[in-house]
This record gives sequence, C-alpha cells and structure tokens, in this order.
Amino acid sequence: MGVGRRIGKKQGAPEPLSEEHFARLKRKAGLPVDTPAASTEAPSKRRRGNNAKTVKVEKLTKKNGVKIATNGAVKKNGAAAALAKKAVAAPKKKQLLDLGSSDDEDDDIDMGSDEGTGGALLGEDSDDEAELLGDDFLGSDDDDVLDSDVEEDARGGFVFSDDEDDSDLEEKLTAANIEGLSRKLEKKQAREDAEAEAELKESALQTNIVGTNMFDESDGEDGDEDGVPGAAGKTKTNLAPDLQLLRSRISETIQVLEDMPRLAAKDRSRAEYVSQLIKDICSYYGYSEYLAHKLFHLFPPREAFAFFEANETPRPVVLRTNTLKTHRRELAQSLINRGVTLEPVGKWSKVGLQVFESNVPLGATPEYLAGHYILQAASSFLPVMALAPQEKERVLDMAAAPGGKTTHLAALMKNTGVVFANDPSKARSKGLIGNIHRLGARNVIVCNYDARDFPRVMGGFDRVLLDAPCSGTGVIAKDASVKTNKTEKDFMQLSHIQKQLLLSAIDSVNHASKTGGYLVYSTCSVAVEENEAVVAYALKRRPNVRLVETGLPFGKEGFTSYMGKSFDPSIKQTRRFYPHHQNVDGFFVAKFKKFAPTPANAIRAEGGSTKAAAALGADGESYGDDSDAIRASNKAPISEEDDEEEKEDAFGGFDDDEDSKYMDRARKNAMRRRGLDPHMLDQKPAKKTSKADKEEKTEKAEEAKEAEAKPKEKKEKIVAATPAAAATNGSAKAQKAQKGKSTQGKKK
Ligand SMILES: C[S@@+](CC[C@H](N)C(=O)[O-])C[C@H]1O[C@@H](n2cnc3c(N)ncnc32)[C@H](O)[C@@H]1O
Repeated sequence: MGVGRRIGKKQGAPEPLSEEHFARLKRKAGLPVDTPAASTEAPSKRRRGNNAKTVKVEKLTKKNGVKIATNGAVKKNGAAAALAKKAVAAPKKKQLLDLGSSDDEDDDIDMGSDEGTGGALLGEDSDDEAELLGDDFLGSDDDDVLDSDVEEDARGGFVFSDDEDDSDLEEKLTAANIEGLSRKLEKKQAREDAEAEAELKESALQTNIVGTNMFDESDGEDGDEDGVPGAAGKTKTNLAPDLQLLRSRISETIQVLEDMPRLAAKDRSRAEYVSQLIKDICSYYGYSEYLAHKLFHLFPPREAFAFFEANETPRPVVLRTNTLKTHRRELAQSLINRGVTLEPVGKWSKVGLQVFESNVPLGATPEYLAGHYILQAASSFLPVMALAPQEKERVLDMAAAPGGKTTHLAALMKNTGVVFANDPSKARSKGLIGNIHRLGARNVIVCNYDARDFPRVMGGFDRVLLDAPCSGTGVIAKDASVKTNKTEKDFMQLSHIQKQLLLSAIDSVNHASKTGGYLVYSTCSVAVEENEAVVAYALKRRPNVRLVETGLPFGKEGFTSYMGKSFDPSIKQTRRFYPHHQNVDGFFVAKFKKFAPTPANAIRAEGGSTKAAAALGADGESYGDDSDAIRASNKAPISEEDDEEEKEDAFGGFDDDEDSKYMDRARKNAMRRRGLDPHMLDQKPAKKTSKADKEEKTEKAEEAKEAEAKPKEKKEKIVAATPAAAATNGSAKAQKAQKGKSTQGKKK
C-alpha cells in the first residue's frame, strides 16, 4: 500500500471522541480551534441518545460537504450513484465515531454507512439512529462498560494502554498527529470535491437520469402515488440503470415496509414490497438475488440497507502492535515520525492502531520488516481476545494461515508454552511461517493437517481456536466477488465442514485443563448457517460443552431464531459484529467451555461425521468401548511423564522415505562440519562400533517398528516451526527435538 486508505469512520465500538478533546489537542498544538456551541458543551460522560442528538445539531450547522469519491458505492456503481448521494445528502449527519472538531475534519472523515444511507433513510431523528445502531453500539450495556472508567474519559476518550498512563505525552503525540491530519484532510477534500463534480457531469451524459423516471410507465410523469413505482428494470432506453431513482425507490420501499397500514398500496402485499426491495438492492449493489435475500433477512429493512451500504466502503486500515518486540506508544511515535497519521484503535484494544493516512508503504517500513507490527483487521483481534490464552499453555490454532491470530496468541502468551498452528494449505503456510518468523514468535509449531484429523493427530489442548474457512459474507468490502460467486451449494458445503471442524476442535480440548478448557469458534461470515447453526449443531452433538460469554466489550447477540428456525437460548452468548455497527468486518465469535470428556455415544451418534471419528471406525476401534472413544477424543496433554510411544503417536506417524532423505542430509552435513568427507557415507558402511552407531541402529529399528504400527494415512505433516524444527523438517529426530522443546516451553 502506498498511501494508506484513509477511512473516515472511527474503528470499532469505542465512544466518539469528543469535540472538546480535539479542541484541547489543537490548542496544545497551537492550531486554530473552531468552537461550535454544541461541541463545547459535550459532557464528559455521554449517553448514546444525548450524544446522537448533540452531534446531529452540530453537523447541520456545518458546511455540507459530500465526500463522494472515496465511497466504494460510488466507485462501484458509477457516477449515477454519486449524483444520488449528492441528492440525498442534504440532511447528512455526523458519524457517531467521528474524530475531528474542525469543519474540514468532519467533512472528510464523515462517511460510511450513515452518509451512504442518506438523510431520507437515516437520521432525520437521532433516536432513529440509536435504534438502528442497536444496544451494543455505545448502547446502554456497552456504554456502561466503556464509560465506567471516568478517569479515562476525562483524559480524552482514548488511551494507549492501561500501563501507559502519561496523558500529557499521549496528547502531544496525538496533537502532532492531528495537525498533520488536518492539513491532509483539507487537501483531500478539495481533490474529492473536484472529482465528484467531474463524475456528476459525466453521469449526466452517460445515463438517463436527467428528466426521466425509469420506473414510470407514462412518459415524463411521476411514479405511483405511494412512491413505489412499477416493476424493476423497466427502462425506456438501454442506458445504464437510473441509480438515483433506484436508490430513491429503495428508500421509499423501506419507509412503506415500516408503516404498511398507512403507506402501502391496497393491492400490494408485504412480500411483494420485500421482493421488490431485494431486486432493487441486487441492481443497485450488484448482488446475486440468492445472496441478497440471505443477507437482507438478517436485519430489519432499514438496517439491511445500512449493511449493504457499509459493504461498499472499505474498513479502516488497522495494525496490531507486536508486543513481543515493542510497545504501542513507541511504535506509534516511530510511524508518526515517518508521516503516518494514526491513533489507537479504541479502548477495547491495547495493541491496535488505526491508520488514517500514510505516505510510506505500511507493508515495507523498517518497523514492519522488523516485526513490530502486522496489518490486521480489527475484527481479527476479537477471537483471540475471546480465547484469552494464558502463559505456558498448550494452544491449538486449527486453521491458522496466514497467521495473524497465531502471532497474536503467541504475543499474549509472551512466547511461552506452545501454539500449534495448523493449516492444510501448504501455499498459505508460507505466509504463516513468514509471519511467525518476522514477528519473532518462538513458541509456535506449524503443521499441515486437515483439522478434521484432530484430535487423532494430537489432543489435550488447554485452548483451541477454530477460525474456520467460510464464505466471507462479512468481508464483502474487501472482496466484492462474494456478492455473486457464492451459491447455495457453497453454503451447504461450508456449513458441513465447519460442523465437522468444530466437533474436532471440541474433541481436541482438554476438559481437565487447570487453566483453560476453552474453545473459540469464529468466522468472517454473517450467514446464520455458518454461525449459529454450526454452534447449535455442536451443542447437540457434544453435551460436554457449553457456551460461555466471549468477554468482548461489544458486538450483537447471536440469533436464537432465524427465519422460522430456533436455536438453543444460550446462543445469545455468541457475538455478531457488523460493518454498519462497529465499522469492523462482519464477524462471528462463539466461546465454549468443555467440562467433561466427549462421551463415546456422542461420537457413535454422529456416525463418523468427523474425519477423525471416521478414521477411528476404520481402524476397527470399537465405539462401544467408552474408554477407547474418550481416549481418542480427549487425549491427555503431552507431557514429559508420558511414555515415548504415546508422544510419537500424538504426532501421527512418520514418512520413512521422506525422513531418510533428511536424515542422510543431516548426517552428511555433520560430517562436513567435522571436516570429514560426506561421500564416505555413500560407500558400504564399515563395521560400526561406536556408541553413536549403536544408538543410531537402535533408533532405526524403533522407527521401523513404529512405521509398521502406524496407519498409512498418518503421514508426517509438521513442516516448520521454530527455526530448529524448520531446519530439520520432517525427521523423527526433529519431532523428538520439537517435542522436547514443547515440553521445555511448558516448563518455562
Ligand atoms: C479464515 S482463514 C484463517 C485465517 C487465520 N486464522 C488468520 O488469522 O490469519 C481459514 C483457513 O482455513 C484453512 N482451512 C480450510 N480447510 C481447512 C481444514 N479442513 N482444516 C483446517 N484448516 C482449513 C484455509 O486454508 C484458511 O487458511
């Protein structure tokens, strides 16, 4: 990234930064300060409702600049949408997560879902907005959490971290930053205004916007009186669809759906309006009807529109400080010195920095190359925070590549204990290994299994993270192809594999762990069949787990019912995150506690639905024998007390052919180091007498015995880990050494 994407809306759930706070910072930086009446009266501890009202009034007094050009919707939908935005932007409101106090900052920073939905839809009344944003967004519950520390509020709404409480330093840092930001915002605003103007002119030439109504049957006349004209797509020309009118109709249909008795036409049912609205959303945003339907029904109509709108806007660029190498304040200062405009992502994270502007490529700064940070979406912090790994634990990251969460786990564990980072994709594992090395995570072992093979590969983990492969319906802003390329079959297949993976994850947790016994399941999808439905399935199949609170300070409750299906009430404890609520990627997080071993009959009942369970059956182990199944599904942690054979079993067997290559190479290297000719080894071996030779012989015999005893499919898949393991990849010795390391890690 050359110049960092500058995203106007403040990241995540933290409270809005007060105008007063920024005015104070600007005064400190010697900058001129605008003092709009509303901003100077901001109370130190604001409630949502008051807050929304205050900022609305303030916004309406400001110049009504429209930041069109940076909005994804405009870019994707073309110039007509730009015009549409301009047209509906009159009552534009200030974002709740707005940053700045000056007009310029407001105008430039203020964008995202609210702006996109337009004044006609959102925010004629601030209470509407509060309702739309839901309880979790600075709402009562989370407000309580976030506002509870009055001292922090007084300091201006954000902190670098709990242990870095020098507010003066912090403010100087931010003030310097704000100064740079203000200048950049002004320039950018001027540029964007010019671009928007050009787009508008072009749009008038290219579309049939001016003076016609594409939905109108009668030439030149208005549409239906109820504001809902005829069928979608009836154009009188073959020109591009009239996006402005399409958008107006979306608005109007939503209004009708909210007040059917008063606004609906007598001969039109709710279902007809909904169907019309979904079709319009498909045309306007470019979704397949299948996906638009699925996503639309997650929300009330108005909120659905806000969601679709937010998917047109990129989320903020965020980086996570690698606390194995630096502190957030130091990192922030270094990057500011390089011309990066940033600030802490919010109170909820001690390690996140949101980047507003950067004149340097953030993926190539000396700090980046030295592993002081990783570029990572804020939502990706959440599953790791929910898992809350402890030092010296044994943790499994089941689907780990490219390692954003693995390295976060390692950092929280302060490089103690061991993290097994698994991903079956060898290509993606390269990125995983790269990140592990760059960030200096030394307690990680990488392996390449299909995670459905767990816990047969190894089990007994204190904590397991399953960040499952998913459809990506939460990250449409990043990958717009999801809008059209996900079919019903994809959702069925994904849901199936997610269920299998989740059962394997549960079975890999050690219920008797003294410090843990937890599992977090997460996806970057908002689809119910990939989230609540998967969790509900696991709760049914594994009576030995229960859901617990995620401990995350924001997020909406998981669904306990959806389109006629109802789920276990405890699913309320799962958390959903949305781009239009917290300005984070759409995400889902569920946290389980395992309190007992998996009963044998549970595995039997699922008929071998996980690969591990199926393999157990194939191996001829009886599910009737409880102890077998329990052992298989709930292996004790590997410890130095375990006998050698048990340890090797846990790593799933060796590939002798592959191993012998590595072993030969290692022997030759050793000879070279000793100044001997390695080709001696290619000659017929002389009679061996040394102690080392004897040991080698015994080892080979043991390996042969083990290889015979192992089932064929249990090929060695540990590809790299700590530098030592990477160097001796795949050999039996490497595994023993690695296991030794893991054990050492545990002892530390
Ligand atoms: C959402 S990504 C994981 C992102 C990763 N946790 C991070 O934070 O960087 C899902 C991963 O699941 C992996 N995956 C797909 N099928 C899998 C399976 N059967 N077992 C384990 N991982 C799988 C994919 O290769 C992909 O890397």
